[in-house]
Amino acid sequence: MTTTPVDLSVYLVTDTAQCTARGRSVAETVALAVAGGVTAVQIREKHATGREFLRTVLEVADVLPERVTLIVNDRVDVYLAARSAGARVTGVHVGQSDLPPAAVRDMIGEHAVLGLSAATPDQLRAAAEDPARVHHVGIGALHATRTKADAPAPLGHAGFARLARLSGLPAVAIGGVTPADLPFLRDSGAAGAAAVSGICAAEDPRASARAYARAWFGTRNESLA
Ligand SMILES: Cc1ncc(COP(=O)(O)OP(=O)(O)O)c(N)n1
Ligand SMILES: Cc1nc(C(=O)O)sc1CCOP(=O)(O)O
Ligand SMILES: [Mg+2]
Repeated sequence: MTTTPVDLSVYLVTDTAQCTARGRSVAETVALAVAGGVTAVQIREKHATGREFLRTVLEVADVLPERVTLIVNDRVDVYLAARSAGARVTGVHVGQSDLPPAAVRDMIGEHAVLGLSAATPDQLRAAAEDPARVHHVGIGALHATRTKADAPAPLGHAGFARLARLSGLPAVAIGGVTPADLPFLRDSGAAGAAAVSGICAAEDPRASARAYARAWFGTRNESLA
């Protein structure tokens, strides 16, 4: 089991092209988003070389406070290289077409966080029963998204709630998620809400992250008021 506390409530998944289009690096975007209240960050690089991917993970790890979870998308080798370089990286997120959870668990060890995408009842059941000890599932797409061309069909609120109820694991919603979705997601038992364009493509990532954090936590967290 992981020894690190993991708070997935307000989960930023990065996109280099969207950050660059706003004139910011991924690390600059993440630093602003963390100041706004994100609790978890996943580095997702679909076009970078391994070297570029690793550099981004190390840059982000440098600006992250310890309380914020850092996850690497897809690339177990990049996760391992970042750990070897001394970076505080929490785990890996893989999907149904990536390496199977058991292979990932063998490589990342028993303490790392392992997230898995699941979009059907069968996939959720398999995730919960997997001896690789999947830590949480990413369920999507909540709504249509332009960020991921091959995202599963939109579930809508009712579809997400049905799958989240079936899931024996903490569930994070992803795909077209805006702050307006968060009260519903929280009330339907989600462990968190993940956003890419809502933060990376925002004019002000800090203000945008704050809007997500306020929508999730309300104003009971005074630092968000
Ligand atoms: C939190 C979270 N949920 C789902 C995904 C999608 O993962 P995957 O299906 O492997 O697709 P890619 O992100 O690799 O394109 C995710 N990344 N994060
Ligand atoms: C990375 C990813 N996974 C999805 C899934 O449904 O599994 S949707 C998605 C992209 C979400 O981007 P945005 O917040 O900009 O809509
Ligand atoms: Mg993947």
